[in-house]
Amino acid sequence: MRKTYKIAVLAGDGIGPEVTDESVKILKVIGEAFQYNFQFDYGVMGAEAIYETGNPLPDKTLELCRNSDAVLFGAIGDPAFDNNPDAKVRPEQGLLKLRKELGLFANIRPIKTYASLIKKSPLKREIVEGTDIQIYRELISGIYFGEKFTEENGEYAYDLCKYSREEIVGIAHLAFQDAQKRRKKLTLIDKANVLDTSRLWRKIVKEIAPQYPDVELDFMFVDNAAMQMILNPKQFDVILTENMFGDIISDEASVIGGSIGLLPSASIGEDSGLFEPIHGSYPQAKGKGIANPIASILSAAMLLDYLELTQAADKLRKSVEHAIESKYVTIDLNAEQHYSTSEVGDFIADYIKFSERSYYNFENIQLGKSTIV
Ligand SMILES: NC(=O)C1=CN([C@@H]2O[C@H](COP(=O)(O)OP(=O)(O)OC[C@H]3O[C@@H](n4cnc5c(N)ncnc54)[C@H](O)[C@@H]3O)[C@@H](O)[C@H]2O)C=CC1
Ligand SMILES: CC(C)CC(=O)C(=O)O
Ligand SMILES: [Mg+2]
Repeated sequence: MRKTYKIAVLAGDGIGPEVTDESVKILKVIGEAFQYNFQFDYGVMGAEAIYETGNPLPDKTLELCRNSDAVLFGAIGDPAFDNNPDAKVRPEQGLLKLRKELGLFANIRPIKTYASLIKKSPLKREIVEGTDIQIYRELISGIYFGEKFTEENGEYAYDLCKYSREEIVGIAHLAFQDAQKRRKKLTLIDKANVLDTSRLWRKIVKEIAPQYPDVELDFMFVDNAAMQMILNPKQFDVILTENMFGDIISDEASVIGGSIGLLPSASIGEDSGLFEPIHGSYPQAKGKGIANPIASILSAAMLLDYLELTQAADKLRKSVEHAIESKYVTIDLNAEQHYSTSEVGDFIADYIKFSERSYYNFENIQLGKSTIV
């Protein structure tokens, strides 16, 4: 009997449900085309879960994730909380707790460019073309998880940044190993001229480096890295960094490819994997059908890789490339001629459907409308 892959789907808030719907639609098509059984089970999370249960990560949702083979996550966050600094229960707490509970210590964020989108980048063609970076962001420690305090009078607050050896070693090995498979360069981004935690990162990463003699290791302060990312992104191969620096640097890096709506990620733990776009809930776009679903769809491709369904993952990535090269994109990538979130999803789904059936003549298929001429 065929294995059933249990996928927990947490669509979340804002555009989360819209972009996640497209990924689920496509995974269903992949299931049919490649004869995989996927079972999708939905859980609530974020603001949606606070409104429903008072808790941004209900126990039921956490249990669902624990009992699944992988988690497909959309985004959380809502202006009602963003604009209320006094709110004690917040959507983001749900995401941080989920990452911690599942032990998702490594967040992998690939940054690449597409030929037909180069002109969409605000940077010059010669700077952008050929950029291919893999960011390894530590995900369950650092300042986002340290002790927090706000004095009752609201006049004093702190957030502690803490790291331990164990929290650095695992992700460092993953980053070195990936660098070995790529262009063999690893850059640790830190602020070791100021922060003790950054000096700990440098010390430990330097200790590990001799195990990977074929990888060139270098170091860059985060302020300089923010500049270098825009001046010369091609100098980077694999980037390793702590939680907050990785969060910021990767949003900055999204500018290179033309839109944050393109960037997926995989959050990996010892025995769990969660797959999520790098963007947030983009509440201004909620319900308008304008959000780019590709970040979520490419996160689904990373999910397939994680389940070792590599052929399907490659097919999905090629289908996304085909949509982009065919200019079948949302408004963030083409203001003049654009398609809705679900039209882009349909185009990719149809391409997979029809290209897996060799008897159709490709040239004559009008993709996106499911019609064969
Ligand atoms: N992983 C998560 O769930 C994250 C949640 N958030 C939450 O999301 C909410 C909004 O935060 P923002 O700082 O505005 O970040 P955001 O990533 O939601 O949006 C920033 C800008 O990026 C662009 N954008 C984002 N997603 C896009 C898509 N799929 N297609 C096209 N353009 C897209 C839009 O121009 C948008 O104005 C907040 O509540 C925040 O806490 C923020 C980041 C990550
Ligand atoms: C709740 C935030 C830490 C989410 C975020 O910005 C991210 O993971 O990229
Ligand atoms: Mg972020």
